[in-house]
Amino acid sequence: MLEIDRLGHAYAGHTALSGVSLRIADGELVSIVGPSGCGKSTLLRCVAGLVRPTQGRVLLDGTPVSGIPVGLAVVFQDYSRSLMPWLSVRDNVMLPLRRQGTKQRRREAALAALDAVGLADAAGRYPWQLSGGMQQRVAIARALARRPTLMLMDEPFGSVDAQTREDLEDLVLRVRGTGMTILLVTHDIDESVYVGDRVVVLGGTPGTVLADLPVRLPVRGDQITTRELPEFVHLRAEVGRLVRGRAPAPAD
Ligand SMILES: Nc1ncnc2c1ncn2[C@@H]1O[C@H](COP(=O)(O)OP(=O)(O)OP(=O)(O)O)[C@@H](O)[C@H]1O
Repeated sequence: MLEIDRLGHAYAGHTALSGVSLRIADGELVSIVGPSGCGKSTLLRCVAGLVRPTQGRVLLDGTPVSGIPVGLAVVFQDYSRSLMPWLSVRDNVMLPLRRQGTKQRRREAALAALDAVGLADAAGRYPWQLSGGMQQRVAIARALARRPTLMLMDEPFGSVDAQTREDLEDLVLRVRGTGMTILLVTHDIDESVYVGDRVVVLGGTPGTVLADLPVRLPVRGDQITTRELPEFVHLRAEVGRLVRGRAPAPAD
């Protein structure tokens, strides 16, 4: 259980977040949306232990987060800066495993993670020989190889084309293993509803939780079918209005 308890953070001279409380169960995938500057990345940094909250606290399984939690993996938007160009794809994925087990075990874990993202055949290639979408899949494989219990994703698909983005969204839905909790920050409202079990809308200055909406879809089909569901269309509109600060539509 991840518990964010009345969390706030002030940078020098600017309060970015205030009074944010959320409870996230093991295995949940929570999308976080909100206008630029409302504190989404600051929230992730507090959960990652990279920034110390100036109010409230973050608890993981009841223990306050005071440094980078064990079992944490992060995936950022900028895959080109997160992969080492002089290392092969396999060695990039092995990098965070360097203190775990024998080299043979680390290789096996890296190849299994690459297989999970459909890139087993690219293990011997270098990042600069891959497309942007493939590089982001390598970054996801690297995160998965550590078998994280908590994965934080900050605009992970912001730099790829629309088709690749959809493929990567489906990949995240496929690889979310039992028990892996995911917080995914996105500017894409459709994406927040498509991948999330819940959509948390942040807004205001300082940023706070405007809404915490469960995603209740009768079935999850492919991208096109799911996005046509009336429940999807309704929730997307509701999230869109909240992010843009508009009043809700009148009831029918
Ligand atoms: N290191 C910092 N020092 C001072 N102010 C900061 C720092 N990092 C972020 N801020 C400010 O805190 C506020 C929240 O920033 P944050 O990056 O968390 O927002 P965000 O919602 O993730 O924005 P975006 O969607 O544009 O990435 C912004 O006003 C930003 O300018």
